[in-house]
Amino acid sequence: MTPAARRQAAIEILDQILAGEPAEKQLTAWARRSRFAGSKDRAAVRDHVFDALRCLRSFAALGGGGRVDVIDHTNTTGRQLMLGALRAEGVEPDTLFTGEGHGPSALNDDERAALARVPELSDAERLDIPQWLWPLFSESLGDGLEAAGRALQSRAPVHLRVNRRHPDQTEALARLASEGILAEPHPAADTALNVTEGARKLRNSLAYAHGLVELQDAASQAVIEALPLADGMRVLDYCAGGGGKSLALAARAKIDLYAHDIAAQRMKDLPVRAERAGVKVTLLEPRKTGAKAPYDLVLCDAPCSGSGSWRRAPEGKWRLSQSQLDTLCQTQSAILDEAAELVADGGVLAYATCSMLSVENRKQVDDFLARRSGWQLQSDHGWQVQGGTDGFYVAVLRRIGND
Ligand SMILES: C[S@@+](CC[C@H](N)C(=O)[O-])C[C@H]1O[C@@H](n2cnc3c(N)ncnc32)[C@H](O)[C@@H]1O
Repeated sequence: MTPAARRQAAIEILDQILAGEPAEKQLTAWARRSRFAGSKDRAAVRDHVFDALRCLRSFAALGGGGRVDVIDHTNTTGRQLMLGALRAEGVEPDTLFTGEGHGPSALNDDERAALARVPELSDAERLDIPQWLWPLFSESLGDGLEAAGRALQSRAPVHLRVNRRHPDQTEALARLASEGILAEPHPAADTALNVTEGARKLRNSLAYAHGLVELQDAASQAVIEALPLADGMRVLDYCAGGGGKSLALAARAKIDLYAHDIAAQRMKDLPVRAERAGVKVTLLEPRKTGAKAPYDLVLCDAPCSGSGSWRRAPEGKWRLSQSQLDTLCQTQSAILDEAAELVADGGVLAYATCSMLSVENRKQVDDFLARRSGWQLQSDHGWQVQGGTDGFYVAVLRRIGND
């Protein structure tokens, strides 16, 4: 495919997404019906689509669209988003919008007139943050606001967790390099690697198949490092989902590990992943956590806005609403209360989110401490995207009495 044809494919996929279709589904459908597209074409089209989703507001404004705050086609089109992308990259649209081959049709007069104007972008538009969220986002990020907004406009790094049950970091690096995957240690966690070359080869690599490494963001690993784990503990991963945190917990100490999720089907791949990693995890039925209680440590990796991982999943940034955020906050506080009941005397309740919003993080912990006695905050820490990881938060609470 020519560069122009890749842009046209991205335009068509973006139009479907603006009409309400999920991005992954549309990319897969396009790849299926475009047998002529090679792996480099598919990667380039994917990048165009995801770049536009990360920068939806600013690309729409630069491309001659109206004010955009959500993913829909009311105020912009795939074509305007791609024109905005070219403008942001400093590429002359006429070089690609020629109407030749399978590329986009040539610019019309209205488009030329729109592109001749220099739009005045507000800070929220320039940094691609939804308008309603801007006050909360600014307050939560503080001095890191500009850098965090910019980081969310860029592609996410690829991080690995070296499985501590297998090789040491040096050996893992060598084995990855022998398969054309180059990586370097990441400072956020002692098990973390940052992939610098060959990321697309990972899923089919032997290092991955044999469980030497897992795909996991460095901050996600750092969350587990922040927990006071010791051999012999009974540990419950209360919101286990796909089990990324469960596997990282099991790799750190010889623990008796239980995994639970309200939506049990989310844990369906966990047994296979645990086997590949050489660890044992006992899956519990939804709400059947009491039979094995109390636990020395309960981790709640709570459902959240996902604001810390919006560069990986940028549709989330535009699909979140104030009422959804309010509901998420209510769920988070309910989860904290449910999980607190399962913690042994002197045990630990750990609360984590992949969010950078204060209402989902420290405020949840402060509210928990205000409504319950017998708990003490031992530590909390937040990671922001501009630090080279996903945005994350973890608080470690210890039970010091009965509430
Ligand atoms: C952030 S995800 C967990 C990600 C997972 N820990 C990982 O590392 O891959 C949050 C999970 O919480 C689950 N969840 C939502 N409400 C819950 C509840 N009341 N009790 C337990 N799990 C819940 C969701 O189904 C979802 O899988």
